This record gives sequence, C-alpha cells and structure tokens, in this order.
Amino acid sequence: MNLPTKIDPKAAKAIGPLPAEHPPVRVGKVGVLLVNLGTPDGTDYAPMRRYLKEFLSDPRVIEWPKAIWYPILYGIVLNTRPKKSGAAYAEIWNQERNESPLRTFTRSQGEKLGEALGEHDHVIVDWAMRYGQPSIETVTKSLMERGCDRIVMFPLYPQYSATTTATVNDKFFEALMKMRFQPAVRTVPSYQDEPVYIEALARSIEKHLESLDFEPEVVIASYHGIPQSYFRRGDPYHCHCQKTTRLLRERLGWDEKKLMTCFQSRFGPEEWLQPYTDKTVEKLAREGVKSIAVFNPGFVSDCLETLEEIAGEAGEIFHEAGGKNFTHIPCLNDTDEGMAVIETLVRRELSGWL
Ligand SMILES: C=CC1=C(C)c2cc3[nH]c(cc4nc(cc5[nH]c(cc1n2)c(C)c5CCC(=O)O)C(CCC(=O)O)=C4C)c(C)c3C=C
Ligand SMILES: [Fe+2]
Ligand SMILES: [Fe+2]
Repeated sequence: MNLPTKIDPKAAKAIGPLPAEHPPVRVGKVGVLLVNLGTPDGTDYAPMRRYLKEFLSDPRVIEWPKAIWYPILYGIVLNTRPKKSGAAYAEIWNQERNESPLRTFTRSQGEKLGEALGEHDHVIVDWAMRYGQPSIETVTKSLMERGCDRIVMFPLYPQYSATTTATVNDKFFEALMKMRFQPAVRTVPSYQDEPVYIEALARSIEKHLESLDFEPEVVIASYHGIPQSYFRRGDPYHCHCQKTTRLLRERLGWDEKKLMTCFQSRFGPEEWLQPYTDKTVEKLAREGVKSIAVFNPGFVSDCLETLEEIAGEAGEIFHEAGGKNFTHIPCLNDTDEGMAVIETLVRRELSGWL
C-alpha cells in the first residue's frame, strides 16, 4: 500500500490496496478555511505597495474601467498611498509578532476553532488572506495535501458585499480551477441577521458599557463603506448593515437616536454610503453630545480601519469638536462571544460532513 500515513483509516479501507506506482491518494479529511481580507507583510514602502497593488487592482473592489483606473493607480495611488498607509499601519502594528492585528486575530481564530472542533480528528482548520499572505491558493492546496477532499470556506464578513465576500469566493474558485482533483466545497453565507451574531454583538456592547464610568448618549454602529454606485447596481451590503443594526436595536431596546448606523473608510472621489462616520462624530459633538461609543459590527477582527481610523482618528475628531467622552468597543475578535459565532456557523455548514 502506498497511502500517506495520515490518511483517515476509514478512507484507506474504502480505497483498498493500491499498486506501488499509484500516485498518493489523500482523502478522508474535511478542511475548514477561514478567509479574511488581508494585510501587508510590513509597514515599509515595498510591502505596502505590493499589498495595495494587489488589493486595488481587484475589479471587484474598483469597478472603474482599467483604461481609466490603471493610470491613476500606477501614476498616483501606488506612489503616494504606500507611505501614508504604512505610517497608519505602523501605529497599530503588533510589534511582538511583527504583523498586523488582523493577521494576529485571524490566526488565533483559526487556532481556537481547531481546538473547538478537536473532537473531530478528521477536521483540519486553517486560515488565509484574500490579499497578501498566506494566500487562499497556498492554503487550499495545503489542506488538500493533508487529505481534505471536502472544504468549508468561510469569508469572514458578516454582511455580504461583492467587494469582500464575492472576491474571496472568486479567488477560492480560481484556485480550484487549476486543480485536476478538486475537493467538494461549501461556502459560508453572510450572517448579518444570525441570532448568535446579534447576541454576541449585544453582549460585547453591554460588557463594554458596564466597564465605563460614563454612559454614552449615542452609540454608533460604524460599517466600512462602499461606493453608492455599487449599492445602486445591486450590492446588498447596505441592506445587510441596516438589518444588523435594526436587530441589535431590538435586542438592546434602543431607538434610532441611541443606536445609529454610519459608514467609514471612504476611498476616492465618488460618493460612498452615508452618513459618514467622521462627519457624524463631529456633528454630534458640535450639537452638544458629550459622550459617545463607536463599534464596528462589520469587522470580524480589529484592524487598521477600527484601531487607527475609529479608536484613534474618530476619537480625536470628537474631542476637537467639543466632545468629552469617546470610547471604541473592540470587535468580537477571538473572544468567547466571537468564537461562538464562528463555531456555530462552521458547525452548521459542516452538517453531514462530521
Ligand atoms: C475602493 C476601495 C475599497 C473598498 C470598496 C473597500 C471595501 C471594504 N473593505 C473592507 C474591510 C477592510 N478594508 C481594509 C483596508 C482597506 N480598504 C481599502 C479600500 C477599500 N475597501 C484600502 C485601500 C485599505 C488599505 C488601507 C488603506 O490604505 O487605507 C481593512 C483593514 C486591513 C488591515 O490590514 O488592517 C479591512 C478589514 C470591507 C468590509 C469592505 C466592504 C464592505
Ligand atoms: Fe476596505
Ligand atoms: Fe437598503
């Protein structure tokens, strides 16, 4: 028999003896692949440029015709933005591991999910990034080399957008397109209204607010924006964000004045989904609101956009405009609440494969 040592014994039995010259048969395991957006390998010009080039060349992210976009991308954006974004990443970099917080949290989520599913020794959990390393293709191949002939792929975005969920799916299927022997696959759908997710967010908000010595008059659910034109062309992201906030309001017993929906992280000259978080924070302070809290339900892990743009910049804007108390509520990250969401959805998608 020429079977790899780690093959599932049940699968080995089903296959039966193979001739010595037979190529290795690696089957019997189930892979779970967590995928987040991605992140640069370092904050210097070269890694930043490499990351931004891959990200901003994605036609799912920038829908402008290449003939218009590429001269701007190569002529302006990739000359100026690496330095600016690198400085922002440097402020939040995990120095101990020399990596971004997004990578640290994604790795930890993968490890904790692996432990949670530990009773199933035929399940292998791994993680990858849409842009940068480790790539979806590398990790998918590695799962297959480890015997996975079935893979559940989980794009780590609660609300669906073509700019995030769809491009992760594209990249995953692009990797499969190159394979002779493809695994059976399932992709985890968006979960903007899943009770386990709403409950996890509500508890993390409640816990955080209990730890404060002030009570926010307004709480902002700040989601990453997308251009309005994408919404008009049918991207359901805006509706998904609104639904998450509405369900949270119902769960927390808050009205629309207490819990607002805003959109952050604009890029380029187009109009993006509104109201904008930075403008809202400033307006609230100018109107006399003294205490606010901001959280980021659309981000599975804290990252540049939550730590630097919200915890840092938005806080400064609020204080400069006359606000007194500003607090950023961390993302679910690898907390028990956050892992309960990931584990519940993965177990559901694994049904029949466990
Ligand atoms: C047109 C550009 C962009 C769209 C559309 C977009 C959508 C989008 N992004 C996220 C989540 C994240 N984005 C992050 C960083 C980031 N986003 C853009 C541009 C668009 N995003 C850029 C250029 C960058 C890089 C940083 C910068 O130069 O400003 C991150 C953080 C990654 C990290 O390493 O920390 C996340 C997460 C969502 C959810 C989304 C649409 C729904
Ligand atoms: Fe983004
Ligand atoms: Fe809508």
